[in-house]
Amino acid sequence: MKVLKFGGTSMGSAIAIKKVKHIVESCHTPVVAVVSAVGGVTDKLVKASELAKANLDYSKLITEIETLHGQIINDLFDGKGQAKLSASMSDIWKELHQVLKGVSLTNELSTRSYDTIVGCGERWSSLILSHLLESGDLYDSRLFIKTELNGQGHQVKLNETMQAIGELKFSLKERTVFPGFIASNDAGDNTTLGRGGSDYSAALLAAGLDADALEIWTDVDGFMSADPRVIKRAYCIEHLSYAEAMELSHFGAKVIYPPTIIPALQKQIPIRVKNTFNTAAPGTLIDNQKDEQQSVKGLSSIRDVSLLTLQGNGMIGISGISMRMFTALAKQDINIVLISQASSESSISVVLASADVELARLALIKEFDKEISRQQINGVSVEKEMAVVAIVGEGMKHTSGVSGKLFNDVGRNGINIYAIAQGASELNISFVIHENDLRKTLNVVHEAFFLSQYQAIHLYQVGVGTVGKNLLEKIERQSERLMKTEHLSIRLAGLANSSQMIFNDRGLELESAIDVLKASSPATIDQFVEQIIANNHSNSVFVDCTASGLVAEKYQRLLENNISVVTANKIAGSSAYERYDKLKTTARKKGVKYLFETNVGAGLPIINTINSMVKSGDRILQLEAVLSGTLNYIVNNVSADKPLSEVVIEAKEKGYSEPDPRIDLGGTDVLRKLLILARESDYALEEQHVEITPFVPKDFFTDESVSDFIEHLKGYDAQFEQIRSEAEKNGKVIRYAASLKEGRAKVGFIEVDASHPFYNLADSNNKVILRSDYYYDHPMEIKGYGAGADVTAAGVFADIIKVVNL
Ligand SMILES: NC(=O)C1=CN([C@@H]2O[C@H](COP(=O)(O)OP(=O)(O)OC[C@H]3O[C@@H](n4cnc5c(N)ncnc54)[C@H](OP(=O)(O)O)[C@@H]3O)[C@@H](O)[C@H]2O)C=CC1
Ligand SMILES: N[C@@H](CC=O)C(=O)O
Repeated sequence: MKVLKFGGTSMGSAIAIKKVKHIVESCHTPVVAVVSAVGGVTDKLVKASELAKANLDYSKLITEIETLHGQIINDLFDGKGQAKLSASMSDIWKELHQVLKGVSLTNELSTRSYDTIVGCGERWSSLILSHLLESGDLYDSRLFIKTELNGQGHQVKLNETMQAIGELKFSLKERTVFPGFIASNDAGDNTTLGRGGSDYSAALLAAGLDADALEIWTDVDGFMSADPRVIKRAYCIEHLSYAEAMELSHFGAKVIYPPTIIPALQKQIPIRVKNTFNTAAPGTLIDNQKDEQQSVKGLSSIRDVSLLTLQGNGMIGISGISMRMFTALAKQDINIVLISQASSESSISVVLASADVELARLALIKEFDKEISRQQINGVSVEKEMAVVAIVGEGMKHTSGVSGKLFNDVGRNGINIYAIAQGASELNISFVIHENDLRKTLNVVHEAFFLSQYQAIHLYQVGVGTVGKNLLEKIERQSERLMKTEHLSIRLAGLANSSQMIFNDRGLELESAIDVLKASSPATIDQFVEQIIANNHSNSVFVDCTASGLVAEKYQRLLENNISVVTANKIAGSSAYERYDKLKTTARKKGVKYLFETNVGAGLPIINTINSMVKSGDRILQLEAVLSGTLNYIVNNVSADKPLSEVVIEAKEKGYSEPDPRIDLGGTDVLRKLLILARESDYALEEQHVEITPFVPKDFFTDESVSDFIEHLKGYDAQFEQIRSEAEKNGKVIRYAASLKEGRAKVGFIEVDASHPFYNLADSNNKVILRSDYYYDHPMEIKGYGAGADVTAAGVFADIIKVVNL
């Protein structure tokens, strides 16, 4: 035998009820169907009872309920059927009208009257279903489910109820219908089992009848791994243990009424949560099996809560404080969601519904009045607008690293935790955060534990020129591979150039993003950055593909807001050492990344190599390098037939030069690179410490525009060719090199012969020679293309991936 419970939406319309009929009649075993009221009816009845008590007009609500039922009956039955059913229902209508009238006349709403009023919905809906089913017998749950008063609510008298239901076991026919929610007490008065109580009715019937299964039919596919309204990629959990389901239900997953699980657990009856409107979905199975594979099964949250803390050094070692605290709260009937106490005993924090917090605060101030006046207790502090997030799973038991992973990921994303609670059962880790961080926290935790095979990066890119455009093309081409091999999903959440910006939380279309950007309205870099911060997405990465000082100025604010920065722009790393150092320190403190591998040698792993050497305790003692792709291309390509000014244009067209090639030709680009390499090698080098000879004499840098500059450069073509050909005659080549040795930092020309490691350095290649403690006589050499959109964008791409994979 199976017990099937259908909720309010499953009973919410004629179409839905037909589905219910089909589900019940498709069962090949005897079925007990337990039904909730037609969706929305119980709320209306509650409201009507309140209006009646206040002697206000409730008739409109009752008419609405009548119309709703009338419509359903019309749609489901022919004339004869309608007449029969309406006759059966009329007694309940009469009873409802009488009770409401009584309440309205006396202005008194007794528990008995209230339960009679709100329980009418299930009586009507069960009548409808029993009439609709082929041979469906209707039973009145009030005759079997017995309650007694406990505090302010009704509590089921388990033994009596089980016995009464058990006696039915052998007399039930193939299909029977019971109204959920309603019960009665020993005096025969109507009672109810509390909101959501129909689930409980079904569980009691399942236990009393020793059913083989309990199915809860609702309007969702089952227990979801997280709230699907917040987490787009939440998925239905296939299996939960009873304990896990109970924890998740208590923690806000409103799929099943928590007490439901207990009778099923006691009789070891499997529960399956199914969707009436998607019967093909397997739903969630709840039984006593534990999953060894998955440590965390679900993620739940509660909002609209406040954190209330009782604090004071006078609490330390004093017994009875917590007893008094909780008694004072219990006296006010305040429900506590979470408790956290520091082992020093100097504070106890509780989380409770925000609606209760003022009452709770006053109750505690009253209770601890004396201690507060003696300053043994500082007082009662309240943090409002909080939320509680809980991860749930039996597999956490004795599994190390779960909380480490949880808090590492949450912290890395800049989410502040106010309090933590973990039961010794290790079934649940709960923590308190600000409500504003809830969406981000759920995303971070969901990705960490449930979608660890896919980590999402939210990318915000500034700059869509030579490097930026190439980067977008690469991401587009590689996104499928990244999903497969790196388990990484890169979402371009925002894109900007010097005057426009666009955003899309779910990810902009990479193919059309630049066109969309160019058609968008004006915006500033400040607006772009503030929007990124406001978005507060998990794993946010800001990517700078500009050469702008204004953009570089934003890194500090971004890092402070837990947004990683990946940059091809050398300005921040090569301006004052203090600024460079502050950026690195902030990134470290905030647990985010500040990566700039492409600042030197484009895609070559130069900074990474130096970082690894320094980390392993090696010291960089000397550094010699050719660091400009543009300038190396120039010295390799200028000839008697091809003057300098022409090759400069070529280098720009090939994407080697800076947006303003004067930065290359003045030596500034190489100077910046040397400063960055020195700093990464642990030397606090400043610009003024570097001796620099520009590639083109200073006199050529007076023009306003790049085109004027190139025009004037023609005046230097002959002189440059002479320097180059002179070296050639001597069997040498000229190179524009940087060095850091014996305390001297230099940037300028050198002439080298065939024996020199820089002699064979073709095209736009760069080369870095590092001498260190461990690599002295045979230095470390890194060589390859040092400029160009392809290699640079590849380097930026690698840094982006490193943000999450480091
Ligand atoms: N080319 C190479 O080989 C290498 C380049 N790099 C670095 O890559 C960076 C980009 O170079 P490249 O792609 O050639 O440059 P481009 O000139 O081709 O593109 C620059 C982009 O930055 C945007 N931009 C400029 N100023 C601002 C601003 N204030 N706010 C927002 N966006 C702005 C531009 O927007 P708009 O179109 O509106 O002007 C444009 O989209 C540079 O820092 C360079 O040093 C690093 C290593 C190698
Ligand atoms: N303009 C630079 C590009 C890389 O940083 C160069 O030519 O090397």
